[in-house]
Amino acid sequence: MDGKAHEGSYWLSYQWHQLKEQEHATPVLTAVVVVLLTYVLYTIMYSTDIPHIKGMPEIPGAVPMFGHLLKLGEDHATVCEKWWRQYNHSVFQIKLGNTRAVVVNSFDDCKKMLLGSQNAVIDRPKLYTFHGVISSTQGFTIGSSPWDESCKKKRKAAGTALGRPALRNYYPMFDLESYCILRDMKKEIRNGQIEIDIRPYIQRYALNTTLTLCYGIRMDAVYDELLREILHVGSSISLLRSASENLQDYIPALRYLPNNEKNTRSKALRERRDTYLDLLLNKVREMIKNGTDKPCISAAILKDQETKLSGVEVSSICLSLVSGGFETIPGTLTSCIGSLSTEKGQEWQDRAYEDIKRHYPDERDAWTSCFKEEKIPYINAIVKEAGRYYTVSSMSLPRKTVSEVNWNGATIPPKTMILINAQAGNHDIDHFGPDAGSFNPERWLQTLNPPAEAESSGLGHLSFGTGSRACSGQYLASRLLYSALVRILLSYKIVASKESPPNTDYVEYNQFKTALVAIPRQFKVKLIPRDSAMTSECLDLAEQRTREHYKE
Ligand code: HEM
Repeated sequence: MDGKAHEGSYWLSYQWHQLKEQEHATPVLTAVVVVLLTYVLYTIMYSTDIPHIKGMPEIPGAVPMFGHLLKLGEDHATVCEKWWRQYNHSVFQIKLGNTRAVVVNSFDDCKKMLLGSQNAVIDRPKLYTFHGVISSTQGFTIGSSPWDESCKKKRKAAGTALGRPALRNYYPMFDLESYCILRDMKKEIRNGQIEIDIRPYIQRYALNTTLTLCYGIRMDAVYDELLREILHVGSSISLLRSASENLQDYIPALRYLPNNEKNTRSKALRERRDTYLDLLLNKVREMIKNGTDKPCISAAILKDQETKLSGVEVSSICLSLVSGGFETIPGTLTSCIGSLSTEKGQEWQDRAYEDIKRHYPDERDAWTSCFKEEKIPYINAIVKEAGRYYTVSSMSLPRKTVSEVNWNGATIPPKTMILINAQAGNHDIDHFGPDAGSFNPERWLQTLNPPAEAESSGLGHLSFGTGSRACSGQYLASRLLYSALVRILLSYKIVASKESPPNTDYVEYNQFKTALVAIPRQFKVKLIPRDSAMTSECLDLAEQRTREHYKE
């Protein structure tokens, strides 16, 4: 054989070997690709951040990718309340897309989880849309901040500004803001002839209170442009915070869909919110420069060079206070007035009126005491029942475990989402009795004649949460509800409109089930003056007091 022929045969044998090797390699490669694809697909479809928690019941019927999200629909609190009774487990696990969550329903279990394990459930989960997109500029609100050093400082600052001892600093503000509700209602009702929607007055009441606390700024007109912008943007953001509205938080694949409408909307709202928050803070800076600033949280921090809080933390505190109250207070108070305006409610109003008169025979004293002390049992009972029955934050604010929680033998691992179904716990017949599903202020009274409050056994209801991350604004909230109720009930008999009556069902009163905080359906009431001359005198006196205080 010559050399060329030898070379040729070698080359042929080499190619032959290569082909044989490729033949072997192809199935291996294919197998690897298949395994990888299966893994990715399985991860997308079934895996969760936390594996199945052994020993804790799981609701059947989870589907790939969505878990229980589709079954939960728009109204998570009501569906979970039904699952609790259907499967006879008050605490169970579910899958929100790729997130495993433990849902707690009965009153006793909610209390046990929030108080008994308060150190373990001190954290809050981070959510893609709210934390990643909306909050990227002004920082997280306290209620959505994970538990860290910064959150601790912010919670402490808010606690000081909103704690019981601080309330005395706000008396003139309570006086002014509740006076404005009555002043403007009186103008609009034309001596009881015209039926009105009371919510806008209460929205201004709540928002002006927190704006004054944070920035020393208020708006006098109910339909002020900036006031309505803050309310509108805040409500739209609250809609973007619930699980039912935000599938992309739990199904990451959805984030990468082209033309992500959720992200576009979130960014637009973030910009609108940044605009008014910057405007408010710049106004305070300007007032400080001109020496005209009013005592408020942001001025105190801006002036104090020694402060340990950063700019973002100051914005976050103000944002928390503004967003903490502007929907919760109107949601609770408006719905409560709806219940009081019904036929049955007329009796409660009359007894409340009698009780106010019993404590303050002179109406003018009731007007000047209602923002300083909460000592009328019947009004306290109405405030508590309004908070319980209309659980405006039905699923509370989500918590996250920082350490293991042993729950009846099952171990809930760290980093698990805990959902407190406050609506279910607040209507638990095993705790509140067979009429838990009815609005009845008198459940909080030990005797009716005269009204005396029942002994408190600690936590009354779940609407403010409890334990390590309980609502920082609950004392302020109660005082606001109390003062407004005293003044309104003293001045008017409230009667539901026949054409536009309130919906007083504890689920159906809310027109947006997907929002983090309930927005009551619109309704109207007739306000029939009790003693017009006395109301006018109290209004005049309140106007004089506030003019003197604010030196107008
Ligand atoms: C009727 C009125 C209100 C209701 C029903 C309400 C409800 C709640 C709930 C359910 C929580 C979560 C509690 C938990 O996780 O255990 C919370 C937290 C919070 N609330 Fe309220 N709230 C109200 C009024 C206010 C007001 C007026 C403010 C401030 C001016 C406020 C500020 C806060 C803050 C700062 C937190 C976060 C606490 C934390 O995470 O450490 N709230 N609120």
